[in-house]
Amino acid sequence: MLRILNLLMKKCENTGFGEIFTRLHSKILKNSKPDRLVSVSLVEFVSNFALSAQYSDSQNVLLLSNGKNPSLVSKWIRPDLENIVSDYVGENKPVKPATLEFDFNKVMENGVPAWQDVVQDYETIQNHWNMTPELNEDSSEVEVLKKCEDFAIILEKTYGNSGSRPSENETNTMGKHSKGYKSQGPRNPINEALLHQRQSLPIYSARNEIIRKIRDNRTVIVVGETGSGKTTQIPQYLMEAGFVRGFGSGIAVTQPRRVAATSISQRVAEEVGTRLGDKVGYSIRFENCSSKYTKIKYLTDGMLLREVLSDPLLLNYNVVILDEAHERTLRTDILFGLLKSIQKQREEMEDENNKRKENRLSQNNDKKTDGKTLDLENKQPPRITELKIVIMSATLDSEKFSNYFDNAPVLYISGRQYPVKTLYTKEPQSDYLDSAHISVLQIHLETNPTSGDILVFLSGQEDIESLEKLLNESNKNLPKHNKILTTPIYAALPQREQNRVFDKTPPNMRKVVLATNIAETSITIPGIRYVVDSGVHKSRDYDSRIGVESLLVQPISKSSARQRMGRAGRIGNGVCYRLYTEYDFQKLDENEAPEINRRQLTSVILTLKASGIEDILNFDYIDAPSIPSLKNGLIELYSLEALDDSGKLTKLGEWMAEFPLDPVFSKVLYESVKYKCTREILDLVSAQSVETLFYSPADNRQTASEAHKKFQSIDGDHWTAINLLKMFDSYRENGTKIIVFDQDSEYPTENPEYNEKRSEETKAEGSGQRLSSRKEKEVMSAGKLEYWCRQNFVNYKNINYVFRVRKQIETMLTRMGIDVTVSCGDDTDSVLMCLLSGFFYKCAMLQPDGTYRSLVGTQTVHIHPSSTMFRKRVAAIVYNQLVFTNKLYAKGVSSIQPSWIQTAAPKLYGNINFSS
Ligand SMILES: Nc1ncnc2c1ncn2[C@@H]1O[C@H](COP(=O)(O)OP(=O)(O)OP(=O)(O)O)[C@@H](O)[C@H]1O
Repeated sequence: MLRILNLLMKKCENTGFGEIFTRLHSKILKNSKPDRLVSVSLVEFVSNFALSAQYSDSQNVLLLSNGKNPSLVSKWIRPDLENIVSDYVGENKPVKPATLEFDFNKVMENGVPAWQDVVQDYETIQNHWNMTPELNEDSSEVEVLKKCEDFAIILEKTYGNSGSRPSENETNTMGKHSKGYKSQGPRNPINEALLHQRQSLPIYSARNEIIRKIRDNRTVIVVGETGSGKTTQIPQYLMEAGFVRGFGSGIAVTQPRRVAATSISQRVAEEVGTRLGDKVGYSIRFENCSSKYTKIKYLTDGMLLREVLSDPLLLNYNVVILDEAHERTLRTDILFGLLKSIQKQREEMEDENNKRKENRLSQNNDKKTDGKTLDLENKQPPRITELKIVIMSATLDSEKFSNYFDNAPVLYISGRQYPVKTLYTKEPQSDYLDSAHISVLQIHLETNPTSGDILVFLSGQEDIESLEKLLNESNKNLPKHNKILTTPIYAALPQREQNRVFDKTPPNMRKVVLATNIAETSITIPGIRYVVDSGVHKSRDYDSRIGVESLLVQPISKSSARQRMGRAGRIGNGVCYRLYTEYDFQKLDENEAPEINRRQLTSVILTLKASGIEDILNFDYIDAPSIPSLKNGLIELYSLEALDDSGKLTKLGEWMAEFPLDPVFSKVLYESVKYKCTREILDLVSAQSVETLFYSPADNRQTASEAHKKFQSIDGDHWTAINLLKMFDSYRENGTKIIVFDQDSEYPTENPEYNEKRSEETKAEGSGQRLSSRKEKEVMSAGKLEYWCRQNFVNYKNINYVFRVRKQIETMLTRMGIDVTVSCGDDTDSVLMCLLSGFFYKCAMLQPDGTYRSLVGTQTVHIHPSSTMFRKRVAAIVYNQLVFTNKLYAKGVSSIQPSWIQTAAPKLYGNINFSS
């Protein structure tokens, strides 16, 4: 404290503040130790002072105000604290208004690194606090101390050291002059090259303008060319400008896709020079890589929606950035309305708080005049600050968004870092896969292999696997030093596999990334110079009339085409090959219809209800969904018993909303307790997280089908999946165990060669010493497990992923007090009846012609050839989903007793007797 005061005293000489700091300093020196509340007020007073300085960073001078000066920053000084401080100093003389000019350029000398060094050192101090329990007793005290320290260090480094950057030695030994804290291990230093890259992005010249606009407005819309730097830079600018204060994550940046959230946060952590999960982190379903020290958190829109449930005013954040807003995902659309309402509530609460403070202050003044002691016990309400909302995209209808957000200003960022040339085909192509194959080979053979990698956009996993096969065939004829390395990326691929697209291309190879629209926005795949755009994607549609959701291959929109093109030209000049004519491009829709108008709304309605929005029909939608869609969603939730007769959330509904799963799965998990089959239902629900667990290569279908027989259940696909997981688990548990090590990962590495080698090494070295310094895991050899999967034509990557998801759900259920080991053995009926308690909507009855008719929507349904129930005739079926290709197919099918349906959903089916 003395150190801070000393600094402030010197810096504020001849100002009203200099005076007060001098008085405080001498009083503390005279040993009149302030009591706890006074000292908290003191540090908070000083910290507010520090904050006011930080907040005016784009002014080129730091304006320090004592609250009486009607400057921009005056609101940051709290008059009540000033009174407590004056009281302590012993003079009621008001402090003179003061402004003090600092040369801001000097603070920012050498740009970001000067701050980063400070922040890095600061993390050492934070770690110390974290490890010192007595200091954690009063977190608010710790928080204000932190702010003071922060500012003092900045001042000291900027001015106390003649304005020069502290040497490496000095930064590492910060502990010496800050309460003896010692540095906690190595840091991630700022990479000069990255800094240079940051400064050469088009957005850099707009930095101050962006900060100013966001500071002066509650909501700002930012439209900037793909690759200009919106996603990676704006959160950093805001952090540097002091929009983040204290503990908690200050800036949330939503992404429609998991891979974007993880890869961008990794990049930004590198730019900031911090470990991922510390200052910069991410949060996606089943994976949280952030801490209470995280200031910038990239998260999927679904995760932010979930956070609203536990933190209805999102008080963890000062800024929420909704990136790629043009995508209009269902969850982002709901967030628009929720955030608008949260912003208003926080504004009202902030006003209310300010009024209360003024009242308290005048009451305290009255008491002082009466000669009574100050009411220091008076509890202060929690500090509510305004919520800034930033909407970002490269291709967005800015007028529509501005109108929706009460005429929010729109900031246009011009410029792209590198140009991208666009080429079209002369004629429409009849087979886009064939065209993509030829285009990739042409690029590969006609350009220098080191000129850059290729990214191909296709519609889905099947397309990707087909093209991968074609390219691997062609690869055989390519020279040894000029091969192609294909790397797929699609949603159903486990996260780890997806991340392989970011790996460096090995020498003498060219990487060809085969992607769905998962790689269309936000992400930068290093090395990509060429984009091949098939012009199609798989789009989900919901027909509310018949209640059927379908997934169809359809042409993309112009906005998607631009995003795809934008993936080239991020590291140098790029080329985009569109496998369609320019005429066809002109005919594309500008944007795809918002998801809210073409998706089932059950899950979203449940979230809205759980976050306190009762009137679903009149919610502030940017584009309202159709009444039949809303009605269907409400009816389904009512039938699931998540809503009561008056449309209010039931206890079961609250329970279901807590799970990051589709409501039907949460319901089934809940019912598993009643049916005494939690273990089996856990398998069943986890298995739904991947598209398929088995594979059947075209050239070996017969052998694969023979191998699959041992898992197959006559009851259908659900029990087949359960059988597989049980057998895999039992092999894993009971097979020969070896010890493997993986320093970086929670999980054993999936590379069998590595595993075998590591275990050999361990045996050879007499493992004792090595064990202590490594993470140990006792598991079945990954190599053997992979071999087992190969033998049985089981997708090894997918089954591993299913077990990871299973573990997560298991942890959540255990936390809720549910015994996850309860098993029904091989009582197939119990499991299927339990499944029906959530899936009663997805049933169909056998028709005389051998087809099935869905109970909801009364559609003719065929069992998909991939199902174990294909060509089987049973009285009734339950299915996971309906897919429309040339006809309507049911996928993931099991056989059920018709009488079970009515028992599962009496609210929906009343007294209908399905057995007759
Ligand atoms: N992982 C990375 N590796 C290399 N360069 C990167 C990486 N991530 C970002 N960059 C660089 O930063 C630039 C800006 O990326 P950023 O994602 O912030 O742009 P953006 O304006 O948000 O683009 P988009 O609208 O496409 O999401 C990229 O063009 C690229 O040059």
